[in-house]
Amino acid sequence: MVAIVNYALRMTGSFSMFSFIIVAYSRAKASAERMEEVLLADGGTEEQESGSGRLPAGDLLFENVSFTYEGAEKDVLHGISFHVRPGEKLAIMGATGSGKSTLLNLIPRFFEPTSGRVLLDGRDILDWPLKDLRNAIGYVPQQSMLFTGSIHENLGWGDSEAGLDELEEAARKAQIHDSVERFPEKYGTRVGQKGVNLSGGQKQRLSIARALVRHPSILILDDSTSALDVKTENALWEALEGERATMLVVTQKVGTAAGADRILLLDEGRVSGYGTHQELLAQSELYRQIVESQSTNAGEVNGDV
Ligand SMILES: Nc1ncnc2c1ncn2[C@@H]1O[C@H](COP(=O)(O)OP(=O)(O)OP(=O)(O)O)[C@@H](O)[C@H]1O
Repeated sequence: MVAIVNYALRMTGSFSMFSFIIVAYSRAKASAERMEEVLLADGGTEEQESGSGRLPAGDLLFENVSFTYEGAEKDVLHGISFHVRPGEKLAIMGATGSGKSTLLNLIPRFFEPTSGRVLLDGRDILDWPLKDLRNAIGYVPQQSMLFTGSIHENLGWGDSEAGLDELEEAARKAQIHDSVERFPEKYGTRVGQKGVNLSGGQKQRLSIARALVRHPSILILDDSTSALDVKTENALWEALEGERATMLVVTQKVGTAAGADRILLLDEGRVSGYGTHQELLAQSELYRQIVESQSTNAGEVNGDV
């Protein structure tokens, strides 16, 4: 595994993509061969190296997308359609195993749809140079990965020369700046092995800040605010309002989903509801059940900060 990790870092040069791969790897329990294939595709093709540098606006359209994992008998996603315009926020909800992460994996082309199309700015993502596509995506996984080094290096993707002003701005938006300022060596504080221990919520916020540093056109948060308390999470959404990024946010929290422009509710790989909070309340029995179950538990504090 260590060899794979080092190889991943060399090939991708991108810690966001690296953590994405590691998460995809551990969840998929993929073979080492498959892993290598993914990494080579990420770093080695001619197409990759010669990206046009064009930054998409972030208009994302899923057109009747179905997906089956290689060797699996059944589709994991069935005829998924939705549209997120530049700067909009889509919340994705659904029970465990309903296909949320699989859907997200299609966007940076870790997998390709079995049928249907994903369009970015009106162009099939299969026709985008992979480098441009992946550079445009900021991804924060469920389990954030920090590497051994300073907070500064972690935020700057291993580049200790990255401007502190820029990193601080991202850290403020991600609601982690104040915590960092309280560490003994502030942004120079080491994390990871032999570094300070960070809470789950602090790791999530650092990981969000790291994604923001890249100014992505598409920001994907895969249940990566689960450990934040309501107040911190609200402050985060408020701070992200000025971002031009299109956001896809997997969440279990109705409060978070209600603040999105639209909600996509998945049930066993199918769209069971799609619309605003109010529209889903009116249309979807499943959504009403989720809302009901969470209002019963209202007042419970979610995780640490
Ligand atoms: N690499 C894989 N190969 C085969 N099946 C997979 C693979 N990855 C996921 N699956 C299956 O696909 C289905 C959807 O999984 P997925 O991780 O997308 O769901 P999810 O909604 O994100 O779940 P969770 O909320 O637990 O993260 C599940 O049945 C899962 O077992």
